[in-house]
Amino acid sequence: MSTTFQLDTATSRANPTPAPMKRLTVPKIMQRKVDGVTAEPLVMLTAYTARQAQLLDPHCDMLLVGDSLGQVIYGLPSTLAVTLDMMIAHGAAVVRGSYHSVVVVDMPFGSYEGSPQQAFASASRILAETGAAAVKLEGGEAMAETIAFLAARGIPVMAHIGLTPQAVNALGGYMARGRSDAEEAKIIADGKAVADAGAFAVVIEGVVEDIAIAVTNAIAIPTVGIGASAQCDGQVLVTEDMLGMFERVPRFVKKYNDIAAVISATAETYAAEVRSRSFPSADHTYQPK
Ligand SMILES: Nc1nc(=O)c2c([nH]1)NC[C@@H]1CN(c3ccc(C(=O)N[C@@H](CCC(=O)O)C(=O)O)cc3)CN21
Ligand SMILES: CC(C)C(=O)C(=O)O
Repeated sequence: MSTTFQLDTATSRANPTPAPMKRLTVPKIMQRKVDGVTAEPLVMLTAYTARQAQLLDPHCDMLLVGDSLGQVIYGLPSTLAVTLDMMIAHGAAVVRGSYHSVVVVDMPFGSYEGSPQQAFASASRILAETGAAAVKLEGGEAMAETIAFLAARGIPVMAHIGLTPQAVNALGGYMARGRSDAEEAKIIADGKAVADAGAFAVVIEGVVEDIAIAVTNAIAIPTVGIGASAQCDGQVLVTEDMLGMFERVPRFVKKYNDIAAVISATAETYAAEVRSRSFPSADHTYQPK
C-alpha cells in the first residue's frame, strides 16, 4: 500500500518549502533537548484528517494522531473504544496531508498493554500502514519493558505520563495528578523510567506544574506538556479544543478562536438562503448556451 504520495495543496501556506521529502526526524526532535535552553520549544498539535494536517503542518514540529479522536470525531464517551483500525485510517490520512512534521500515532487502549510482543505487532502495523515515524503509548514504569522492546527494534516511542486518559476508570476521572507526595514521586519515577527505557520524548499531561518542571529537568529526552508547564520542552493541545470547537474543554486548554461560532453562523446563513430560494443563484447553476 502506497501512503507517501503528495497531495495538491490550495495555498502556499500549506506548501512552505518546495522540497517534498524534507520531513523532520525523530533524532532532530531529540536534538532540541541536547541544544538545551537555546532551543525553541517543540510545537505539537493533534490532527485527524488530511486537510487539517495540511493546514497545521507548516506551523508544527510534530502532529499527533491522538486517540482523543474517539471523543472529538466519533462522539465516544472516552478513548477506550478506539480501535487500531481507526488509528491507522486517520494516521494514513495525516501522513498524506503533511510533509514537514514528524507524525506520531497513538496506540489505542488494548493494543499494547498485554505484552511487548503485542505492542510490537500493533506498532509495526501502525508504521507500515500509515507511514508515520513514531507511536505514542500511555504509561510509565509499567510500560518501560515494552518501550525498550520497541525502541530496540527501531520503533520510536513517545511515552505519556501523569493524567493518562486510557486509565480513566482506575483514576476515577480526568482530575489533575500529583497533588499528593506519593503521586508526585510516582510521576517523577515514571518520567525517569520511560527515558531510561529509550522513549524519544514524553507527554506530561494534567500534572501540578512543579512536577512537570522536575521531570523536565531530570531527564535527557524532551517533555511535551499539556496542562503541565511552559517550562516543558514543548507543548501539545487538541486542535479542536484550541480552535474553540467545543463548549466544554479542560481547564488547561486555551481557546485561541471560536470556530464553533463560525460554523453555526455559516450553517444559519446557508439554511436561510435555501429556505428563501436565494441559493443556488445563477452563479451556482448551469444554464443552456
Ligand atoms: N477534546 C479533548 N481534549 C483533550 O485534551 C482530551 C480529549 N479530548 N480526550 C482524551 C483526553 C481526555 N482529557 C481530558 C478530559 C477532560 C478533562 C477535564 O475536564 N478536566 C477538568 C477537571 C476534571 C474534573 O473535574 O472531573 C478540568 O477542569 O480541567 C481533562 C482532560 C485530555 N484529552
Ligand atoms: C491530548 C493528547 C496528548 C493525546 O494524547 C490525545 O490527543 O489523545
